[in-house]
Amino acid sequence: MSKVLSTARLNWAAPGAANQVPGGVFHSDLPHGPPLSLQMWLLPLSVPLLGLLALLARQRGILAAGRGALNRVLRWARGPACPRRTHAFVFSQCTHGRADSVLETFDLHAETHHTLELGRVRGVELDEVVVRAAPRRVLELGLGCGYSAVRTLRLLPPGGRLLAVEVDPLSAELGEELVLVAGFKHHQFEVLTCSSAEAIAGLRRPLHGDQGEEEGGLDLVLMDHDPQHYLPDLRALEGWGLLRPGGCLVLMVFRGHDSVVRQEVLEHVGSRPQSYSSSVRSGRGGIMEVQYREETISLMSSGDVIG
Ligand SMILES: C[S@@+](CC[C@H](N)C(=O)[O-])C[C@H]1O[C@@H](n2cnc3c(N)ncnc32)[C@H](O)[C@@H]1O
Repeated sequence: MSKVLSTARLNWAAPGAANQVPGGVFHSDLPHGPPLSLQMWLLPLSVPLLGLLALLARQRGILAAGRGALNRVLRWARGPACPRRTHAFVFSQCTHGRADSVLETFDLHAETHHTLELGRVRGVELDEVVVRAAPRRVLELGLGCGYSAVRTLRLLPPGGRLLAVEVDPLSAELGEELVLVAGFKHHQFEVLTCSSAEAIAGLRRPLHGDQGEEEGGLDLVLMDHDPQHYLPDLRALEGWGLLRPGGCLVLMVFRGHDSVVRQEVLEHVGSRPQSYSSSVRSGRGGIMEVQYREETISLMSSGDVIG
């Protein structure tokens, strides 16, 4: 047996001159590979091995399906989303000072609880936009417990700032604390506890200065608050001249039941070709991306091009 194996080794190492199998048959035109004798050993072994692998894969699939079903039951049993519970879980389970650990802990919590956060799939879409746009001034409407704020902050370029707006005082407090837990400082972000409409009206002065001169405007706006406010807030941002004229991305998070709002936004944007780009893409997570640029034409949502 060991002799056969050593011949096999020799055959692989030096095809050609050494291609003489023990029986003395010269087979230089055969494809290189294990000799026939070895294949005869491997063949019967491979059948049970493949069977075992298939069984393991099936068991893993069954286990994953079982875990998924159990998580759904747990989510149902635990009832609606609760910012206080989310905050307590993330605060106690994550590694403080590490943004990635904070995000992973949010995601872990979301496996077994209903939550309001953007979540992993939409989060990856958001990451992609933030990296692409490298925004210096970001406005987030709907801080919640701070998941999307942490995702955004960790990818901002040096000097980038996030202004997060949250109408619910408890969520504003809890969200701000988790952003701090993730390691961000107040020179990088600020939380405004008020409605989006109030925040937008109040933003005019800081962005334009006392004389009303242009100081840049917003590079990115993330709307993840109340979809009924998306269009009024977009109009207000336009009206106050808060979107950077050279280009501002407006992301609107849709969670599957806002088709009327989505259509209204599309109509508004489509009616202003001088201010918005014209193509629309829709991502898996349902984040619509509107591109504002004065005197140009284009509108997008991340993912497939719709038109
Ligand atoms: C879906 S949650 C935000 C989740 C957050 N973006 C995240 O990923 O963690 C929506 C939040 O928007 C807030 N909200 C709803 N309407 C608002 C408004 N008009 N202005 C400001 N915040 C609002 C709600 O209180 C809630 O905390």
